[in-house]
This record gives sequence, C-alpha cells and structure tokens, in this order.
Amino acid sequence: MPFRLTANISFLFPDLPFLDRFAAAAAAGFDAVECHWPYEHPVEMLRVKLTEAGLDLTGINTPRGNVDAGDFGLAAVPGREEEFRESFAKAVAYAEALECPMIHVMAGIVAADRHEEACYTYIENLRHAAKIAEDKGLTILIEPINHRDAPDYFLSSLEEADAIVATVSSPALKILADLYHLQIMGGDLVSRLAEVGDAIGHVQVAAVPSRAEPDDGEVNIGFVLKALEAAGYDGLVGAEYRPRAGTVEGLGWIAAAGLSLPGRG
Ligand SMILES: O=C(O)C(=O)[C@@H](O)CO
Ligand SMILES: [Mg+2]
Repeated sequence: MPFRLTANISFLFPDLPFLDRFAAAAAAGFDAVECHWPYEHPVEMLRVKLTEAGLDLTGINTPRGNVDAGDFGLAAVPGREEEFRESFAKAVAYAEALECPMIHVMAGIVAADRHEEACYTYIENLRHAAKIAEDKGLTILIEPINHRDAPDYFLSSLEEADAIVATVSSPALKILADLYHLQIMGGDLVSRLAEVGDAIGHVQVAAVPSRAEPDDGEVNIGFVLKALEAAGYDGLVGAEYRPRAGTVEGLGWIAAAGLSLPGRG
C-alpha cells in the first residue's frame, strides 16, 4: 500500500521523555512523526530534534485551552472566539517554524443542549482558520472523537464532520479519520469512509477497544486501509496507539497490515 506512516510520538515511546522520542522514532524506521501539543518546548529545540533525527513533522493539534478547567480545544466553544484565534495563531506559528503541513483544530467540550449554538461558533471559527491556512498553504483537520473517551466532545460524528467541511467549503479544511474513534462511534467503516471520500485529509489507526497496536481487536485495519486506497486516499497513516509493551517490539502490525517503514527493509 502506498501510505506513508507517521509515528504519533505523544503516544508511542511512552517510556522516554518527549524530546528523546524523535530519535527513537527514526531508529525504529519512521521518517515522519506527528504529536499532540508540542507547546511546552521552544520551536528551536523541536527543530533541532527533527533535523538531528532526519524526520518530518506532519501534524500538531491546536492548544486545548485551560486544561485544568477541562478544556479540550476551543473551536466550537461559544464565547471563547478570541481565545480560539490566539490558540490557532500559536499552532500556525509552530507549524510554519517546523514546516509542519497539518493542524488538527480541536473542537472542545460542549454540553449536548448547546450543540446547535456551538455549531455556528465552530463554522465561523473554522472559516477564520481555513482562510489563514489557505494563505499559508496549510491543511486544517477536524477529527470526530468518541464519546466514551471524551464525553460531550463537540465533534463525534463522521457525517457531521463531512457536513461541516462542505459548509465551510475551503480546500484547506479536511477530516481526520481516526479509525479507532469512528469504529466506536458507529463502525461500518468501509462504507461510511467511502461516503465522505476526498474530504479525508489524514487517517489514524489503533486497535478497538484497547487502543493498542492495530493488529489487535475488532477491526481488520489492513482491510480498511486497502478500501481507503481503492477509494483514492493516498495520504498519511498516523500510528496513534498506546503500545501494549515496548513500542519497537510491537511494530509487527505494520507488515501485517500490508504497510512498511522506509527505514526497515
Ligand atoms: O485523541 C485523538 O485521537 C487525537 O488524534 C488527538 O489529536 C486528540 O487527543
Ligand atoms: Mg486521533
């Protein structure tokens, strides 16, 4: 399969300090990494780590907001528009400095009875972000996240993500299809992914329900990836799972799914 893998170093190599995970990912055979929130580290330090390891950084998330207060993104949170814009600007600054092409714009936690109101906020904030992304040649992603792990996360449905992408109607806005979340929120992956087609800008994988290596659990990841390939997806696949034991020892799922790493024969 043509997919390039990117190691999610917020989850992989959990036994190592974050800054040591770049070298570990390269030694394991990856040539690309993604991560969630790199903001506690100066961009200069991150750039050194990427260069030393010979890695591309493919994706980061927008800052969550006030984590102690339970924020998990701000894009769909009514009344927090100014903070959203500041947090998005910070993500753009990191992405540009690190030549990172994709930013996952996190929607945030919104009570179900405010969903409709939040939808307007989300669309307006995404329009603002998409315009900046278009100008800078970046892609912004929205990711449906399951309600078992993140109750009340605003965006949990693939179909709603597709409708929002169509409404905002920007070439810079795409869906992050994390197969782990999508399986928990309704399954039927092959048919539903085919329906959203070229709205998909990034894919992530993990086992369901364990969120460990993707060769475990109820989804045949290789089969779903082949269907995505047949449907025309040719982007990245993010290895975003929590290793059962050692990260390197668990990489056998890659060959089993019909994928390969550039640095491993
Ligand atoms: O949880 C996920 O799945 C992600 O991809 C993160 O970006 C958000 O936690
Ligand atoms: Mg994900």
